[in-house]
Amino acid sequence: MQACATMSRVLPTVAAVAPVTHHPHSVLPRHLRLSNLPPSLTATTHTRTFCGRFFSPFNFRPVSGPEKATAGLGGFDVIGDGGSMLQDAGATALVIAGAYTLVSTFNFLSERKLIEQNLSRKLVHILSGLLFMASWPIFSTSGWARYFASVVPLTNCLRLVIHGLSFATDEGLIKSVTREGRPEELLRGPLYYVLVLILSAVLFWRESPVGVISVAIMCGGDGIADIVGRRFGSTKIPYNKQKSWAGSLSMFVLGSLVSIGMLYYFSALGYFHLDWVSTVEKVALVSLVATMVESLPITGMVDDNISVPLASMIVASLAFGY
Ligand SMILES: Nc1ccn([C@@H]2O[C@H](COP(=O)(O)OP(=O)(O)OP(=O)(O)O)[C@@H](O)[C@H]2O)c(=O)n1
Ligand SMILES: C/C(=C\CO)CCC[C@H](C)CCC[C@H](C)CCCC(C)C
Repeated sequence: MQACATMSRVLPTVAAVAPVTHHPHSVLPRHLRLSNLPPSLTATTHTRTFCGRFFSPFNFRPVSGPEKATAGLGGFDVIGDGGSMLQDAGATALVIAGAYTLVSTFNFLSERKLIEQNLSRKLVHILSGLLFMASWPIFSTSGWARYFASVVPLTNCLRLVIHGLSFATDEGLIKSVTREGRPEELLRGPLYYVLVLILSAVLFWRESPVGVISVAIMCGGDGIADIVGRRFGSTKIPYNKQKSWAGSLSMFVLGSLVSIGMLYYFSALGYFHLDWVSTVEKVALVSLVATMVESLPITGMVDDNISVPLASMIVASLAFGY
């Protein structure tokens, strides 16, 4: 307790900002449930502790003492489970509304020729996943929060399937997210995209840099490659004349920068603390491999929205020890 007292006295904010979510069916003894993260992510000795006063960036009240830290479903005591369920339900509804608003906004802009249709689609590609990830901190620290959050891409998955199979028609959606305006296009790139978001939220959530990096590279990296490549990609890649050095270079750079930016965002909110020198090196490696995979002439067999995040998840899992 002395260490905890010291920690909370010296670093009351830092000592309290590391929200954890232990898995509801954890078989670990109680005292080990306070952290889901491997030591490599808590390398710096004075940044993480699970004692002293606990706060979550968006929870309603602090709790104190390690005995409280595993109360409820999450790593923190919330105002009863009803409080976190209400918070998560509200957050889910808000983000679903945000998704609908984003797609409708870009449809409005492209319909009025205020923005070129393909650029509109790419901006939806870039912004949807990044804004979805950015919304994760408004969900509670309950063990169910990740599943509530995954309802957002799941809702859009159903929307894409319904309109992709032409059970209903949503011209705005089709124009906003398809290349040629055909409903069946919704069942490929866009559908794989939202499935990746579901996987990242459920498998990795706010606890691991792997999901954050994979979504950041799929959205920021792959998205910018198209925008830059179409405009400046005169020098084509020798083994794939459909892709260019400019597109691939922009994917590597922006994929790395957006990943680091999103990791900083979650670190600043206390979700994990990273050794930044090694993290930048690992992110660059992940982005390089993802860029190389994206440049391969395999789009006809495997969509970029599958190959890029899958390659990122594999390399990031190996690099970060997950
Ligand atoms: N490394 C890259 C990636 C893309 N592009 C340019 O962007 C266009 C579209 O890229 P592509 O990866 O095929 O688009 P998708 O990711 O498949 O997206 P969508 O199918 O939604 O267009 C390519 O034809 C090319 O002009 C490029 O020059 N270099
Ligand atoms: C054009 C796209 C992929 C093809 O490469 C992106 C499709 C986007 C989906 C139609 C909508 C996805 C919405 C997100 C799951 C949630 C975004 C929430 C945020 C607050 C805007």
